[in-house]
Amino acid sequence: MEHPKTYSCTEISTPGGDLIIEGPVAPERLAEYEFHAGLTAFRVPEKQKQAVIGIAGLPEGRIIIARHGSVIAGYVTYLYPDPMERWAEAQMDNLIELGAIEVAAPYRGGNVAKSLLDISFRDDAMNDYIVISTEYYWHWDLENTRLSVWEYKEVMKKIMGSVGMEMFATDDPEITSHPANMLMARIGSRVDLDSIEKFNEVRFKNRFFY
Ligand SMILES: CC(=O)SCCNC(=O)CCNC(=O)[C@H](O)C(C)(C)COP(=O)(O)OP(=O)(O)OC[C@H]1O[C@@H](n2cnc3c(N)ncnc32)[C@H](O)[C@@H]1OP(=O)(O)O
Repeated sequence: MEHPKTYSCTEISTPGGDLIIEGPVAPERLAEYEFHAGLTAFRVPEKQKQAVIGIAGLPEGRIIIARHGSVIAGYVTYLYPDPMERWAEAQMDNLIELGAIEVAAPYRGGNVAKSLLDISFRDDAMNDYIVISTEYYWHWDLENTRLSVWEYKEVMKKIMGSVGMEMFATDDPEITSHPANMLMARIGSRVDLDSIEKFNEVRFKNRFFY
């Protein structure tokens, strides 16, 4: 499968200042920028920057960033699921995962997350994919937001829902290990029925029990 990537950008005002929301961004450009010190949800900022550069260089990888000058204040990643996860087992070349979305605290509450998703899905090529997102509450910033897991879950549903991602049922043990965890997905308008069927099969491995 080809993975054409079409760049888009926009500018928004946030509590922390004006930001450019843009992408997909090439690895060489990402290397020139600095990761904001507040981007710590998944890894320490420098490590996450290297991971993001790696993803941008993958054929299917996409990185959309929120940038204040040369500082990356937020980002979202898309790539094939980890081979260790069940989502990779179906070996679907049109299934990609929104792996991480993060906005540094000073820029939160200014529609940055929603804008990152908006720019992502402005690329019509996204309609060729099933885009999944596995939401685990242990990645959420419960401490700083002071939200309960249930409130945070609603926020994530709202953010992901802004681009048509919906909750899908699954028997994946990591997701079912806590009721706040969830699988969300968006099935692009050009995804064929066979792929949808495969996705349905991979969501339930113990269908006998359902
Ligand atoms: C697959 C994964 O990556 S799961 C992990 C998700 N990432 C994290 O939890 C990392 C830490 N958290 C963050 O980086 C940020 O808080 C994010 C990404 C969750 C949200 O980023 P923001 O830029 O603040 O979100 P944004 O401003 O676009 O908000 C979208 C909506 O959610 C609401 N919202 C966002 N944060 C909050 C909050 N703390 N409390 C209440 N509502 C909130 C907004 O009010 C807005 O609602 P509206 O559409 O009705 O106006």
